[in-house]
This record gives sequence, structure tokens and C-alpha cells, in this order.
Amino acid sequence: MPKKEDPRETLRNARPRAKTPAKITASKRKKPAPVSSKTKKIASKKAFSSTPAKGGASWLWVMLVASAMAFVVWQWEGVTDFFANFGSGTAGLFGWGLLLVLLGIIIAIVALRFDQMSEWANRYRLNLWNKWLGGVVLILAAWGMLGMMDAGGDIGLGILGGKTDVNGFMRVLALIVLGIILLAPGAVWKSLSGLFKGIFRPSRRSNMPEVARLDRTVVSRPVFGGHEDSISPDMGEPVRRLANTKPASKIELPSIKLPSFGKTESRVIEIKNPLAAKTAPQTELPNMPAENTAREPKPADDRSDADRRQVASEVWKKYGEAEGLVEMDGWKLPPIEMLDKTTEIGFSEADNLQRARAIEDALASYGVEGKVIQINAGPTVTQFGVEPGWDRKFKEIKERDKDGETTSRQVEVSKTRVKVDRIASLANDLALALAAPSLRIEAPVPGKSIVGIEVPNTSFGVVSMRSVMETNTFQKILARSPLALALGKGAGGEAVSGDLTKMPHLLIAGATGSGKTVCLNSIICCMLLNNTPASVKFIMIDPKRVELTPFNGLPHLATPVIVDVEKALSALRWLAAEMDRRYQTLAAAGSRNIEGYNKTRVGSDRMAFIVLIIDELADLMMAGFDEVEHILCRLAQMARAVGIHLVVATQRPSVDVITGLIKANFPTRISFAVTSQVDSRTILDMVGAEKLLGRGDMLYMPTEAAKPKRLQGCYVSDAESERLIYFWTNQKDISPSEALKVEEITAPPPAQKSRTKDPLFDEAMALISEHNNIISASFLQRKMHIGYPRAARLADELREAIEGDDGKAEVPKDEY
Ligand SMILES: Nc1ncnc2c1ncn2[C@@H]1O[C@H](COP(=O)(O)OP(=O)(O)OP(=O)(O)O)[C@@H](O)[C@H]1O
Repeated sequence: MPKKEDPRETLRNARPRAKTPAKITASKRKKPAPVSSKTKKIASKKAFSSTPAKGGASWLWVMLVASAMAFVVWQWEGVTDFFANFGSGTAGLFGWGLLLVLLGIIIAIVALRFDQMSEWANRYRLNLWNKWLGGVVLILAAWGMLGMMDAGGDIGLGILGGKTDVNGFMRVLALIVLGIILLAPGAVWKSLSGLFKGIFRPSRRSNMPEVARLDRTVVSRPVFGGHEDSISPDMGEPVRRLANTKPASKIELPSIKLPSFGKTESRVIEIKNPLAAKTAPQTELPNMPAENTAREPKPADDRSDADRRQVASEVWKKYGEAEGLVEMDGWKLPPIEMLDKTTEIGFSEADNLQRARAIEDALASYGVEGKVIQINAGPTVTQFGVEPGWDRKFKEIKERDKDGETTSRQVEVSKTRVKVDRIASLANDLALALAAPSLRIEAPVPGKSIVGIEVPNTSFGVVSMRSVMETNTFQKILARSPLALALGKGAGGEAVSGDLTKMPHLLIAGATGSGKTVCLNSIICCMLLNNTPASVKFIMIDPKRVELTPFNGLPHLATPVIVDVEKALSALRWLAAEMDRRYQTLAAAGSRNIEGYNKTRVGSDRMAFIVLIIDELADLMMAGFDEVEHILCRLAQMARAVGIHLVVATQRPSVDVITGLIKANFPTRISFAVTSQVDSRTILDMVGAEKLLGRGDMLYMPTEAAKPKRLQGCYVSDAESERLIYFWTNQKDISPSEALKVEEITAPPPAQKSRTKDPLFDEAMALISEHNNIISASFLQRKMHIGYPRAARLADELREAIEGDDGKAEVPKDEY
């Protein structure tokens, strides 16, 4: 898997202040600078110092609290006096007017929350009421301070409750604190929670096990600790960081064994790192003889191998040996904590209201009445639900009043609903009004009487797979099907999941860089989280060689990731034969489908699901168009019942790749951004995908829906998938009974049997020898009263036979 640009990074870069860091990150990513031992030391010092720094901040807080308490003890009388006099002093200053002031504040706050007031409040920045109030309170505090210096007049003295002693000082202090809370409530809350965390952290840290503590160091934090942070600056680059870091010398590295997948004779091999494929191109020296590289292995490679082994064992120690893991078929299922948690981006309500007004105004300026009655903020786009208004017709009536003057008035004579097509045709005008790059209009939104206008958000949201997997929707699907898939979040932010057994096959298409591989990765990871190698087997075909190869080594693989197109064709043939074999098994057992068959069986007697994943269908189609199309269609039509499912992706959504037959057999489709309406029609049979924004923005067309649904696909970072791969590869060796016959899958097809001769061959040979060996299909057709295809085949056979003998066959000109 090549290092993908982490969208969380993009998110950070999208923030205004991130311009320079973005450049730095980019340059860092392109060329990881060699890390000297000195730099490493500094880096590790920094990393270690981060905890003491936090500890220092908490000590500061502890000292502040201690001084405040000391002050209270020292001035105990004054303090009690202050609280005793506070009520009477304040009442003395305001009287019952205090209630009026409070009432006024409450009314202002409530009124500002109403729609009608919001625009006005926005214009005058009144929606920042807490800041205004905070400002007023701080001014009062300053006035009180002047009062302490006898320069605040009666009001200054009133603020102090008439006393310039500790009592008065406490009032000013209380006002200052209140002012700060009102001005920056978020910062105050963060500091307070930081204070409590700071106080309690030392005891927790000392109780932490060694591995967990390691997480906070440079060595392991990027990989394992990432999920604890909302947006960790280290995410996406865990392995590179690790490779540059010396392994902790005191940790004994256990030798880790992995199941063998390629050769059946030796079932146990030394750990083969899933990342090897990723790093191989960097370390491989194409011009150097292979032996040289083998004889003098670079020390750097050894070190990174050790690092990787260490990461693998750390992952296993942290997640695999945790208590309470679900065990199935003798395997432990990975915990969901292995996936990162991300915080959702909050959307500005005021901004959305402003855009809603802009939509209404733009519609009105084109003579279309419409009101935004719903705003659904999603991760990538916000959907504004517009209720079409009325097309009104007026008649002008002229009347004379009693003074004889003519007046005219408009009278409404009829009204009809605005047609949704009129709103849909204004897409470009609305995009202009909102200064949006593109707009998609869903007219109408299925199940609602509104027209949905999808406007891209200003900031780009990432949907973590964990956030979707933790929802009820996903859990419900998972409860009834092991192949539940977390797909993403809809335009309204709702989680969308699917069930591969119901789909039952999935076709994914999109232009390059639109998010297909990330989608495939998330589908694979989702199944890896919920299925053991005994319940699901994967056959992965990756003609690009870099996208799926990191999964090599997974015990779920029926055969190592296939990168060779010829082998891929063999695998397709094997799968078609396997389907037939499975049907025979089901027939013998008297079951109608895999669910029925598995119901009465346990362990290795159960039939495993097989999921075929193809990353680039176009390459396969080029290698054997007819055969690939035929096998895919056959599998798609029949394989569901025997637990074989296909997930096929392509970046060339043209009719020679996604043929009519393939489309008809893959009713569930996902389209990522494409370049033209034609491509969109090829995939979805409708336009719309050309307006998608890329980076996981997709249209999901489930079998049962008439219209596709817009989603932001789940994002699984490289670090997350690596953790999952390490988790599975470290568990145990697969027993031979569980393994499929791997060599069979990619074995070359048996040599073609020699074609049997046509029964009319001898008769045809006699005929042409009477006519000077001139072989003509139409001649044979006429003379022998057979159809053209058979005559043409016969002509070919004759030609082969004669040319094989003495090469005398003559072909009439019309045959060329
Ligand atoms: N669901 C997603 N959420 C956030 N970002 C995404 C998502 N999907 C893709 N991206 C971003 O888009 C980039 C390209 O994605 P990806 O490699 O999956 O595209 P692709 O369609 O497979 O391209 P190609 O066909 O060239 O391989 C990723 O590196 C990532 O930054």
C-alpha cells in the first residue's frame, strides 16, 4: 500500500495558520530526512519531556489552588464577612432592579436564538452575547478597582459593596473570574479539566503496565496511541517514525512465527512483514546483481526489520493479550479499540443559516419561491432542504375611488406549486450565489417533500470507521450477518452500513485518486474485525501490485495477493469451479444455501465465505475480455447462495470494462468522483457522480434503492490497517484443514485438448480437392448445405490440415 496522503493532515493544512507547516509536512513526506543519533536523542528527550511539561503545568495549578486556600485561611474573617454581606450588598446596590437585569439578560439570550433575530444578531455580532457580557463584567471589575482607590465614585463604591477591604477585593476578583469565564468558556473548561487530569495523572501513570507506558514514548506512541487523540500529528506516518527510532534495547524481542501461505510443505516460517512490500521498492537496487545485495545486507534494513518485529509484538501484547477478547473458532477477534477515534468537525450554525438565506435569495432572484426548512450538516457536504413555494398569478384591478381618482391593486387569481425541475435547473446559479465549486441537487429527497441542495462544506471532514461501527445501524446488521460493512456517513451525518451477503456483489468505480482503494481497504478491515480466517477467506487480485499487497501474510488469504494477470485468470476459473463444487456439497447435504448448511455444523465443517476482491478490473478485462466477463457474470448470478461474494473496483468506467452484462449482475454499486456525465451514466445509469468532490465522497446505490445516496466513505489509515494485519499475523499458524488448496487457485489452466474433427471434414476435403484446393467458407456453405459459422470452422480446419502437409492451400480473395 503506498503511503497515502492522510486526510487528517489535509484537514490540518486547511486551517489558515497551517500554510507553512503543510509545506514542511509535504517536504518531510517526500524525503524522510536521515535521523542522526543526536537528533534522535533530542527527539526522544522532547518526547519524554512532554509528560513532565504537562506535569509542570499541573503543579502550577496545584500551587495556585494552594495559594488560594492559604489566602482563604489567612483572611477567613473577611471571606466569611464577604459571603455574609454579598447578598445584602448586591441587593443594596440594585434593589429589586437586579431581577429586572436578570430578566433582560434571559430575554436577550432567548430572543437571539430565534431565527428572525439571528440574521440581525449576526450582522451586529450580537450572537457573541457571552463576549459582550464578559466585557461588561470586566468593565465593572475595573470600575470596582478604581473604587478601591477612591476614584470610582459612588458606582465604584457600590460595586465593592461599600467596603474597600478584603470584602471589596473579593468582589472585584469574583467579577474578574466571571468576566473571564464569559469571554472564554472553552479555554476555562479546558484548563479546569487539565487541572484535574494533571492532579490524577501521576498515580495512573505509575500503575500503567510497561507496554502502555511505552506508548507515550517516541517508539510506540504513533502507532498504538494514535487512536487516543482526536487528530494526532503523528498519524499516517507511524512506520517511518519507527524505522528511524532505535528499538528500546532492554526489550527482549520474541521470535514471531507466521503461517505460511505460499508453500504447503513448510507451514511455519519466520515472520514475513506485511510492510515488506511497501519498503521493498525503496531498498531494492535495480542495477545491482541480486547476489551482491544478498551478500551484503544493509544494516539499516536489519534494524527496521527488528523495529517491525518489535511493533508486531507490541501490537500483540497491547491488544492480543488484553482481557475480554471475543474468541471464535480458536481465534481471537481484534478489539474495536484498534481503530482510531476521530472528533467530528463542528459546523457553524450561523454560517449555515447565512447560506440558507443566500439560497432563498438566489431562488427568489430567479422568480422561484422556496424556503429552506431543513439543514443537514454532513461530513463533506451540507444538505439544505428546500420546500418549493408557489407560482402565483396576479391580476391588476383598477378602481376609481370616491374622489374620482384611479387606483390599481393586484389580486391573486391562481397559485400552483413550483416545479422541482425549475429548482434543479438552477444548480449553476445557486453555486455562483454560494461561491461553491459545485452543487448537487437531489430533487426530491427520497421519502421527504423537499428538494435537497448539497453544498460542499468549507472544511473537509473525515469519517473514521470506528465511528460508523459503533452505531446501532451497523451493530444490527452485524448481529444477523458476519459480512456487515461500515460504508460511511450520509449527507445528514447519519451512519450508513451495508450487508455484503445481501448486496450480494459490489461494483466500485471512480476516477484516479477518488478513494476506491481506501474504500476497498475499509471493506477488508471491517471484515477482518469481525471474522476469523475460519469464517471468511479472501482472494485478492491487485494488478497494480501496491494497493493490496500489504495484506499478504493475513491468515484469511486463500492465496497470497495475486498480482499477475494470468494467475488472476486462473483464480477466476478456480473460483467458478469452486462454486460448482460447493453446489454439489450443498445438494448432497440437502441445504439450499450456505446459511442452511452452516446452521448444523461447527468448526472446520462449516463452509467459509469467500470474498473475491479485484482492485483493477480493466487490467483483467484486457487480458481476457470474454472469459473474464463470462466468469464474473456466472459468479455474480449464482455464487451468493454458496457464500462467494465479489467486490470489484475499476478506475475506467467505460462500457468495455463495465459492460451491460456486468452491470446487470452487480446491482449494488458505488461511484466515486468521475470526470464526465457519460462515466457517471455508465456506472449508475444516471448523472451526478461527476459533481462529487473526490477523497471518499461517493454515491452509494444499494439494490433496493431507486436513487443513489451520497456518502462520505469511511477512512482507514495505513496505521490502523497495519495494526490489524499485525494482530492477525501474530496469532497462530493455520491448520492445514483450514487452508484452501492454494496452489490449485493460481495453477495454469490445463493444456487445451486438440479439437475434435468436424464429422463433415472428410467430405469437405474431397470436395475441395476436386476444386484445386481452393478453400472458401461460402463455397462449403453452399455445397454442403451448412450454416456459415460451421463452414468457416471447417474451412479453418481444412486450411490447417493442408498447410500442415505441404502448404498448398489456396484462399480465395473474398476470404481475407
Ligand atoms: N474516505 C476517505 N476519507 C478521507 N480521505 C480519503 C478517503 N478516500 C480517499 N481519501 C483521500 O484520497 C486519496 C486517494 O485515495 P485512493 O488512493 O483510494 O484513490 P484511488 O481511487 O484508489 O486512486 P487510484 O485509482 O489512482 O489508485 C487518499 O490518499 C486519501 O488522502
